[in-house]
Amino acid sequence: MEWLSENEVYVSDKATWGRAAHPLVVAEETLIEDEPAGRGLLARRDIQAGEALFQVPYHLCFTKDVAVRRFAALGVPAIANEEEYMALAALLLYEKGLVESRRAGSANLGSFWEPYLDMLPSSPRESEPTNEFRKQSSETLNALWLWDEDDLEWLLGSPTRTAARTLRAKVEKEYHEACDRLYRHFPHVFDREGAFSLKNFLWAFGVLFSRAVSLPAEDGLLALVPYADLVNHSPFCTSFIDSRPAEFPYSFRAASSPKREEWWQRVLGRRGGTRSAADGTGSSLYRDAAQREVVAYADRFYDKFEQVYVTYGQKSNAELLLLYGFVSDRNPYNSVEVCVSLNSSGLANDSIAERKRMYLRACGREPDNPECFPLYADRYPLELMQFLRFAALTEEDVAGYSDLDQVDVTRPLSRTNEVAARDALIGACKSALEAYPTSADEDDAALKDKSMAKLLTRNQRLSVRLRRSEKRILERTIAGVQREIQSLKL
Ligand SMILES: C[S@@+](CC[C@H](N)C(=O)[O-])C[C@H]1O[C@@H](n2cnc3c(N)ncnc32)[C@H](O)[C@@H]1O
Repeated sequence: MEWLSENEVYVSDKATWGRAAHPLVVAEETLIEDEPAGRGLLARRDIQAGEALFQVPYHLCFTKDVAVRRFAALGVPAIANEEEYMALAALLLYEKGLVESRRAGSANLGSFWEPYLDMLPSSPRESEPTNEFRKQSSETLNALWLWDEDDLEWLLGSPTRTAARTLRAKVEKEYHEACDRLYRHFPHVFDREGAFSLKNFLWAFGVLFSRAVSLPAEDGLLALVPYADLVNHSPFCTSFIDSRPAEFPYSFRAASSPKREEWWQRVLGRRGGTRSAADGTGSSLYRDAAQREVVAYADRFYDKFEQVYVTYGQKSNAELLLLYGFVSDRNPYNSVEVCVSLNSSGLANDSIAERKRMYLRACGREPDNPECFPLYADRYPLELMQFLRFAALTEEDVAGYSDLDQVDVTRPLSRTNEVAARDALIGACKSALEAYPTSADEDDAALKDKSMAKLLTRNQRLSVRLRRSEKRILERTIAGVQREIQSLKL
């Protein structure tokens, strides 16, 4: 908090002239749905709907712009060509490396962001795994894509397990490509044995996936925002983090070039050193940025001591677990992927099967590959039904059409086709359910039985909750589609 106020984040509990006291306090351990959610922000007093929850000056954030200036000053202007995630990861790793080498006795000044870096979660499994389910959370990254294979076994049957492996493989590939493209050319900046090891790179992406925000008012600019990244997620909240022109003047601003210069020299870790042209602090973009701040507004009234939330987006439990390491039992945006193909449930064993295959190929789709769609607790996408109607077409349905693209599958064609399409969906849901080694009721029982639940590690509990939520959607879809078949009036 001290670092924040020194750097002009208004966190004072005292009102000043024209400015109310800051409405939030940091809670070190919060519980959400009876599970540990790490730190969070609580209302220090009643908060009105529409009130700004916090304002963080733009110059404290990690953005690509800062990374470009930071690395240009180190003689690596090529960071400008990197994607935002790569540039931010490099900045995080470099700054973290400075802190660690200083602590190990090196003469550098450490990092301007040291207090912020110190509160970021560490790599998974640096601390001993614990069976005690209330322990852990804010100190360790727990995103699914960073879980080890033993823990992933608990998601056997879930499509989310494959998603986790795919994401991890993708980030590892990014690392090796970054080594070839950039890191190995500047070994004095990117120490691959130390700060820029694969393990640290995974940590940096874990931090970015779970804490970086995309600011709508900046065309989706990616930013790590100290303090704002202490707010937890609620799927029922509509507040989101964004930026705006600074409401109160920061002393670090366009008009104050000595201040700006002083700050930038601190970021560069120089003791009153000289500025090089490559620092680029005079650029117009940088001056503009200095006058902006990151904010979120309360979407409702909060009582004193209530936890305040923002939304991380309308995400399914699989996405929440994958990127953030938690699930929500009451998530209205929960979904599970179901995959169907021409071959599934014997849909393509008809006389026009070859025509369907050719048509799909002409549309740029591989007919033997499954098409995957999200199922929600109360609905499924129209595109799924269109695909199934197409797959279930019979010779009778297409009689009179010279080409399959003349058949309009956006509407029901016949009762037989509607029933066949729905039967195929039921079949796909049943096979998805069969892929799990346990039923939703068994998962439920495991969670309700307190002595059994105590034997589970946190990741095992999260797995069981995710599996159960996916199976419940599949079961509901089957029941709903069966009702639809009964009420078909064509
Ligand atoms: C942006 S940070 C929020 C601050 C974080 N709790 C901390 O201690 O620093 C995102 C992380 O907070 C936790 N989190 C956020 N919302 C949560 C929720 N609804 N339930 C459980 N954990 C949550 C997860 O660990 C997630 O990766």
